[in-house]
Amino acid sequence: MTEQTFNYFDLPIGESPEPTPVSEQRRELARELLAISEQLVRLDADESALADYTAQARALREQLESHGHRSMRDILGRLITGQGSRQDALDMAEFEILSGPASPLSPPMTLWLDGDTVRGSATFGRVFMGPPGKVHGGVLALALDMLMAKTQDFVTGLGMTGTLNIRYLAPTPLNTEIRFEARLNRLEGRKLFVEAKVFAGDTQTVEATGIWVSARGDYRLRDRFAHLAPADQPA
Ligand SMILES: CCCCCCCC/C=C\CCCCCCCC(=O)SCCNC(=O)CCNC(=O)[C@H](O)C(C)(C)COP(=O)(O)OP(=O)(O)OC[C@H]1O[C@@H](n2cnc3c(N)ncnc32)[C@H](O)[C@@H]1OP(=O)(O)O
Repeated sequence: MTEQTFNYFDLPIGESPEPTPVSEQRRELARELLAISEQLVRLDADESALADYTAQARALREQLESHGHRSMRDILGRLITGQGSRQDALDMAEFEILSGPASPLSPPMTLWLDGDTVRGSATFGRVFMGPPGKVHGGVLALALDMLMAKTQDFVTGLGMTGTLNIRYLAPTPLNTEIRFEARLNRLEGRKLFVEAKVFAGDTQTVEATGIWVSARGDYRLRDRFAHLAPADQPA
């Protein structure tokens, strides 16, 4: 059986392929590291206990440093020519801030397509705090950026965030499941217009609009999303 290969431009945004054994373990390590960060916030430990933990953390860091890193340039080179391995695709996808399951900066936040809607879910712990007991507004902006970028799964083309407008309607609580949804509004040449909402329970806490700009060429709807007729191409 030939190994499945992966193409950079066909990777779903904010989702990862099935983990390899290496990836399973990286994810577990990331979860432990985030859990450690959670413990550090206002930890009620004395100076000598903290000095001991610092020495243990330093020893772990030094062990990790002895391994080196896989080359981003080589991984991207293989993926761009459609020759990426599953591990290459995982190396690209699973360290994304907030949404990458192997990122220690991920609560984790999960992203998925539900028909014509991009959905997301995350529970933010105390490391993500802004106002007391509430999620930092900048973290929500980041979460929205990850979420809204995924509307590019509906189209051909890939680009960066051009504009992100955010209106905070109500504080968003920590340690509560937060739900996100985004929709494609319209396409206009190289620009993708997107809108999004954030909910805590039944309360909408944030609304956002954004524009993504394709790196090269106009955005086009993929065949299976042709019904999302863009304003500049009347059906
Ligand atoms: C060969 C190998 C390739 C491999 C890689 C492939 C590409 C991969 C690309 C992406 C992958 C995703 C990576 C993850 C990203 C995570 C999310 C982020 O953190 S993104 C970082 C934050 N965002 C920035 O740093 C953007 C900085 N800005 C720029 O780089 C430029 O301004 C850019 C690319 C956005 C536009 O520059 P222009 O020179 O390409 O295009 P112009 O001609 O200026 O504009 C084209 C159209 O877009 C509008 N436009 C330009 N900038 C806009 C903006 N900021 N907001 C809204 N519209 C904008 C213009 O008005 C124009 O519209 P009209 O055609 O006239 O209707």
